[in-house]
Amino acid sequence: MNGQGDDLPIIAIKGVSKRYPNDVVALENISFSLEKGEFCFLTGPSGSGKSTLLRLLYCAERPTSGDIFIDGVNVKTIKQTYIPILRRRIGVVFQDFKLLQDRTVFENVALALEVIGFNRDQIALRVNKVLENLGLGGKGKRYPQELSGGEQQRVAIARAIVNRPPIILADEPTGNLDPQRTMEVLDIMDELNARGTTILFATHDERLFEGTMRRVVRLQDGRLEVEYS
Ligand SMILES: Nc1ncnc2c1ncn2[C@@H]1O[C@H](COP(=O)(O)OP(=O)(O)OP(=O)(O)O)[C@@H](O)[C@H]1O
Repeated sequence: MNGQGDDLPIIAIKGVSKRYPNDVVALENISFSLEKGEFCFLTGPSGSGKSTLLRLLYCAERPTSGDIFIDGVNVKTIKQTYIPILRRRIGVVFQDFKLLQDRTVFENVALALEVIGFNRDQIALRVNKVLENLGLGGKGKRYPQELSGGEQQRVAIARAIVNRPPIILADEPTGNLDPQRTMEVLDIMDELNARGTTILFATHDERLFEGTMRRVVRLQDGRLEVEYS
């Protein structure tokens, strides 16, 4: 994207602080980087700033100070019109799925491709393939409320990955799921990562990464407390 070679971190966060208008300092002087293909957990208690950091990364908010580089591009200085283009490189998955209730599973996933100009045949091919891969073949005509929580989260993951973004940001994606569905989501993320996708997975639940060899970045009151891998 920036033509500066492959050795650049795919995400670089440099001295980032975020202060909300109510004077809450959600993040204070955060710095860390993710290399291409890394799988990193972002943890910390409720209110420690995890969601804020993810929101800054997908440009839903801007940092108060500091810089964020996605593929070498400083998101603080990009024009508003460039944000949708940057967002195509980032798939986002939320705790509450955020599916459109009046659209079918197929339509929810297809939307991500419609907005970037895929034609109907390409959309059908891609959407059906991703639904199949995530164990949702045959559910395309259902509406979200007709599915279990685990299935809805897999639809949300399908929507996030259908345009094959190099980065996935997941904000407590297993927060509403039972242990078995949680494991399914972790397995899907592992598989995406094995295929080269960079993943930043926010969770307060330490059990998700206990005993794994994954890198963990921990926030506490908006500060980066410990970082280990
Ligand atoms: N839009 C906002 N306006 C004002 N304050 C906010 C806003 N969003 C978050 N905050 C505050 O910023 C701090 C960090 O919140 P954030 O949601 O990033 O934490 P979190 O670690 O994701 O928590 P949780 O796990 O509960 O979602 C909290 O004190 C929160 O109340």
